[in-house]
Amino acid sequence: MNQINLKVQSLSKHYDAKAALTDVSLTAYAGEVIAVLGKNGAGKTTLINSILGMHNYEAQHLEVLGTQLNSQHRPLTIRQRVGVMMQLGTLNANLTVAEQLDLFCSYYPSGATPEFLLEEFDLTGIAKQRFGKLSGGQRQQVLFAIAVAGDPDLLFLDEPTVGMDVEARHLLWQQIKKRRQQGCALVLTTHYIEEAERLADRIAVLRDGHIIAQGTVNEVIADHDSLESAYLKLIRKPTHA
Ligand SMILES: Nc1ncnc2c1ncn2[C@@H]1O[C@H](COP(=O)(O)OP(=O)(O)OP(=O)(O)O)[C@@H](O)[C@H]1O
Repeated sequence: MNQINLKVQSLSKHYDAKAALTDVSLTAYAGEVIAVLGKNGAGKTTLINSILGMHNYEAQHLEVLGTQLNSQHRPLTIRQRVGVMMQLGTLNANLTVAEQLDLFCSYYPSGATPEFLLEEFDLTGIAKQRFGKLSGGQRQQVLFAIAVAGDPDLLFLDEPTVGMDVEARHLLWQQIKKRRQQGCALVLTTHYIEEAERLADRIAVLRDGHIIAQGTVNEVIADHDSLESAYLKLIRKPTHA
């Protein structure tokens, strides 16, 4: 059995009186991609933010890279091994791509060099452009490069290919596969079901803050034609009172 890089047991999150996540359990193994699917507002980003300790939450058990976390605090030793590519990542718009990479690489004692990231992510041509002047897809590429600057063992990708053209998307898919092969555990959220089907080893479907299905891609597809038809059936199924 592979090493567990993330274990979430019975995690719940409320925003004031509103339940955003209820009793969510999820495990991510080293060398696998787990895709978390769900409609807008299902709780995907809230789940990632909870795991990252960006807000308060309740959990029976939360373990990241072998360390049990009993509070919102994330020790530096853990933060340095976790990469995050969030939606609408806010970076200093005035820094150039090369400066952003210099900055983020400096946070990690070991990890990638800015030169390596520029080359690896095909960013050399825009190295001197200011982040604020990049297209949406180019920003996504830079955000992905930053997310892997520390050579993480656990990587969260929140809708990573939004706004990317076909070539950039393929480049990013290759990078995801490469990280996976190197033993990283990846948690991916996406609204592109074919992207999940292509990349993920396992799928978790969130609906109104509850995990309503979880398993390998084939287990979730079961007797449906595709992951998309299985997914649509799951999220449309009437809830019982
Ligand atoms: N800071 C916040 N304060 C109050 N409610 C919030 C906050 N952030 C999210 N929510 C609510 O929590 C629920 C889950 O939101 P979340 O952003 O996690 O969904 P999501 O699945 O990531 O959606 P999307 O696919 O649109 O990104 C939604 O009902 C949302 O309105």
